[in-house]
Amino acid sequence: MLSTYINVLKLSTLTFSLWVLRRIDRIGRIHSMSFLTVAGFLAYSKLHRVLSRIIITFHSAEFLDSVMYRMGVLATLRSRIRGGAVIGVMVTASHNPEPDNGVKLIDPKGEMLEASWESIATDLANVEDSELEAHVAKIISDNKIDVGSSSNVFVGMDNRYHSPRLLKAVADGVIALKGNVREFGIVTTPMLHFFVVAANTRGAYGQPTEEGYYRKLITAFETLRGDKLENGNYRNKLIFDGANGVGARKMLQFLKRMHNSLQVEVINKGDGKINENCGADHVKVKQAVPIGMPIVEPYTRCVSVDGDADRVVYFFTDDAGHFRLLDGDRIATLVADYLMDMLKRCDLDLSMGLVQTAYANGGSTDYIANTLKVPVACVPTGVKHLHHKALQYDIGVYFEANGHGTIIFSDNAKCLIKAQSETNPNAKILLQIIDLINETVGDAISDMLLVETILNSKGWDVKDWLATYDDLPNLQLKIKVQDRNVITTTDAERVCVTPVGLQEAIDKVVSNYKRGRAFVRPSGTEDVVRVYAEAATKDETESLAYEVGNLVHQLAGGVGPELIHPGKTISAHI
Ligand SMILES: CC(=O)N[C@H]1[C@@H](OP(=O)(O)O)O[C@H](CO)[C@@H](O)[C@@H]1O
Ligand SMILES: [Mg+2]
Repeated sequence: MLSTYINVLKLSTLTFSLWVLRRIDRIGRIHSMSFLTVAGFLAYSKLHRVLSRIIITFHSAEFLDSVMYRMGVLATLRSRIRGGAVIGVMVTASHNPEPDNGVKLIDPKGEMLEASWESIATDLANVEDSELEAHVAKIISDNKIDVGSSSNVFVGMDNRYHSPRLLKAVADGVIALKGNVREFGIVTTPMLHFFVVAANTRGAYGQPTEEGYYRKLITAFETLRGDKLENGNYRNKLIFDGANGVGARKMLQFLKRMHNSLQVEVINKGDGKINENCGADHVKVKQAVPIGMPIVEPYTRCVSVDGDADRVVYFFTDDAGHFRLLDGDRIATLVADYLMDMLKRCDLDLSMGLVQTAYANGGSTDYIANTLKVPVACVPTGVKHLHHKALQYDIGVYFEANGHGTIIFSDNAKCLIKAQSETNPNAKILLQIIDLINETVGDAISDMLLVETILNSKGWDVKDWLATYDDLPNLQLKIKVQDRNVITTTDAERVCVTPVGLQEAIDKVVSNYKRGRAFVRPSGTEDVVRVYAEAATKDETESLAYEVGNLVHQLAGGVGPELIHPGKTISAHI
């Protein structure tokens, strides 16, 4: 069981994510963990010894409590080794179902945990209780950590009903090692990233408070927008699907503080289950509108965010009633196009690159390379890979197709833009754009405000935006196999290395489809193999996806019956 977690632990997210995505009601079987040995370690703090009794009484969730506690310990040590810089710990399971939970760790610059610390975290999360105390002592001595030095940890959580208890466990882990913990309560993941970076830059990035976050983004947005609330085809009105998560709450807070600069109707604001039939993942993967959509005019702009508001996608329904998606690839291309134009207007020669993953639609990649003529790179799934690559450019635009992404500006770029702003009004605008962007991580609300700013400045509605290029029809399937790690990949996950023969079989199938492309990879967050397929038509895409899915089933140890293509059974595997 624990080894499962080792696998899921080595995940690719921007910072370092420990996705303990077991449904809480399914982990009761781990509760044999000894309270006494846990408490033995907890001699670090008498306080926790008391608290741990309370936590341990929640039998069905003590494994998560224990992991959360250990992550609190880890963050405290990490802060010490980084000279007391703030480390963030966010309790959330993001786009996953409400009963799931997990934790994301945020390094001082908002970046991923150093690779060497990923393995420290993995080992710490999985060490036997009886060895926990000695294990922590070894981390301290191996890394020459001064246990008397200061340590600062910020903690936040999404609005899952079990998050407060888990947040408490994280905080207890910090307290156990005599670290300073600051609890931010319910916040979005990108807000916590913002607070961490704001605190570590001593306010240069912004004030590390909720009000400081709203102020920075709203000021930039309203300065950019001015009195021009509508322009050309752009209408100042949109529907915001909050996935019943923290993003809905925070959007409402934004609206309270904004000066009617954007008309937003928030739906799925907490009346249903988090991410259930709503939110960015549902809209992207199911390619369907969320539950609770009001009847709106065709072409009304709609936005969906995920459960911790670090992903955003746009969608609308056309006059024939067809659902149309504007995903992360669309946002990336819109932003890259806008920024290139701004750089020209600013008379600045800065390198810009766009970073995607294999899930990027082939239509978008062609458009970037052939029309926008921006260098485009493909990296493995997970924002930490995208972020890392984006750092290589003066301006790095990175988005996963699912809507997670942001734009990062090098110090050099910022300096040049600032210097240029003395004489060039466009450079002044660009400085506001930088302020509007949450560079620390993908931020659904900040990304949305940026898209709104760009559409307004171009005078575009969703039709104009969609007309920039055509997406190829695409489909993702999930295949259950005995051990998903039998699948290994290379070339940014586009080529399958093992099981031997699978890639050749996929190539053969793909060659029968016009504009066909397909790849398979083990998920990092779920116990499944993911299949992605795209082709010239919807029917061909479905057929290709199912053919490839069955190859995985046959050659990689599929569990249960083979897939039946296509039609009504499709949704069972999506
Ligand atoms: C196809 C897909 O959307 N995969 C997602 C998903 O990872 P998997 O490794 O595919 O389970 O969750 C990650 C964390 O949110 C996200 O970075 C990634 O893009
Ligand atoms: Mg998320």
